[in-house]
Amino acid sequence: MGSKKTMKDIQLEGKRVFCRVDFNVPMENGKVTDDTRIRAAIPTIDYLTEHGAKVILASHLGRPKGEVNEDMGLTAAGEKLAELIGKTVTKLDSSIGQEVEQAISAMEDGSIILLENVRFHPGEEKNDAELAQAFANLADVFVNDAFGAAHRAHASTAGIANYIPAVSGLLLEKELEVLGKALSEPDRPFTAIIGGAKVKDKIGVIDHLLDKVDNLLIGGGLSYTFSKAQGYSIGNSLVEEDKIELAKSFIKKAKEKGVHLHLPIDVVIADEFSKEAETKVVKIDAIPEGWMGLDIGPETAELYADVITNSKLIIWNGPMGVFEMEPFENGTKQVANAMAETKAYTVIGGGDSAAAVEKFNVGDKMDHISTGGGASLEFMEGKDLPGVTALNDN
Ligand SMILES: Nc1ncnc2c1ncn2[C@@H]1O[C@H](COP(=O)(O)OP(=O)(O)O)[C@@H](O)[C@H]1O
Ligand SMILES: O=C(OP(=O)(O)O)[C@H](O)COP(=O)(O)O
Repeated sequence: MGSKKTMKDIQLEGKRVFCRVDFNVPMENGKVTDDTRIRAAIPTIDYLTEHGAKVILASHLGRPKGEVNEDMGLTAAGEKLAELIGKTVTKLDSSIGQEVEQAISAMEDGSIILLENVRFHPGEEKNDAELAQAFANLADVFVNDAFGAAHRAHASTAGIANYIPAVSGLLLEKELEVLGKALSEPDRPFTAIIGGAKVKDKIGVIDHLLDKVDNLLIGGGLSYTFSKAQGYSIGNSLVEEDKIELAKSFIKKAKEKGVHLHLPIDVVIADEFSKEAETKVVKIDAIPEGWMGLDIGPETAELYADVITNSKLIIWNGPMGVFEMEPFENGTKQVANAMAETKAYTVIGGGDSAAAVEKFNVGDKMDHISTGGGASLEFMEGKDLPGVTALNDN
């Protein structure tokens, strides 16, 4: 991906900076329920204000499909930022137009404005040139700190970079450095743990990781596609029938490459997808008709914990089971605890795995929790991220 200019490389004093952040935070009843992404953007915002920039923050929230949607406004996110940063944050009602231009022309150095949700404009997700130019006209410099949205080629993440100097913020830089270093010069043994439900989304990353890792641990809903590829019955467990051949080819590729591919050896099964379900622990080749696997079993969890303990670098994406329901949380919890205790450098690839380590109170024991689920996956697949590609080269 080459090296990109960062905001440390440029003069910021008195400059109007269009700073794209990812404030796409979970909300309930108009309140922010997890402020991780807001906190993660603060070092960049502090750096900009301390260097005398006029900080114009832009973000999306949810998927409003190009229309104004009051439930997806950024007012609550702005209030949360003001509280966390201890500074005034002036929230505007739109992201382009006269009101915005006037507010920006009245800004003092070191002050902060937060624009309204950029996805209220249909041009944002279309990477519309006119909208990108309108954003660019508001500022002298574009700072992209929205790692979580860096896999999107949108007007405020990529298009704007065609019109004004474009550099990375501190969070984006750190995410790329940690994930990039992990993949390019890993400490070994290097272990990847892949779980979760979205088999299709993770196939690409499994393929790419097989070229890099020493151990690959598979759990969660996607493991049953591998079980079926091994010839086992899986009852009503989650399966992606059209990916079974691919799973077989991964088992073969792992053998050829000398990668230790670990698949579950036992499993917690349930007679229905419910926390009230009847449950049992069985060997992986003994799932009866009508039952479904909802967690890795205790022997598998112990084996995985062992591999984790003996690794030097670990990347984890996707829970080992339906950890949201207590009877099926144990596998994910044991993996999280082993990650917390290992001496290895531990990287969590965003999304539900980040939620899981927080749930089990070990978030602060991880070395790096990525703020991007989809973005970190695409990065680990070796794909270019448009929000990064668009930035100026060093
Ligand atoms: N065996 C399983 N069967 C069905 N769903 C599962 C299973 N194991 C894990 N899941 C579900 O997978 C979801 C997370 O999947 P995914 O979105 O792919 O992970 P991530 O967000 O970490 O990338 C969780 O909600 C979890 O309940
Ligand atoms: O939450 C996000 O993605 P993630 O859940 O994959 O981390 C980002 O803010 C991107 O949002 P989008 O998937 O609606 O483009």
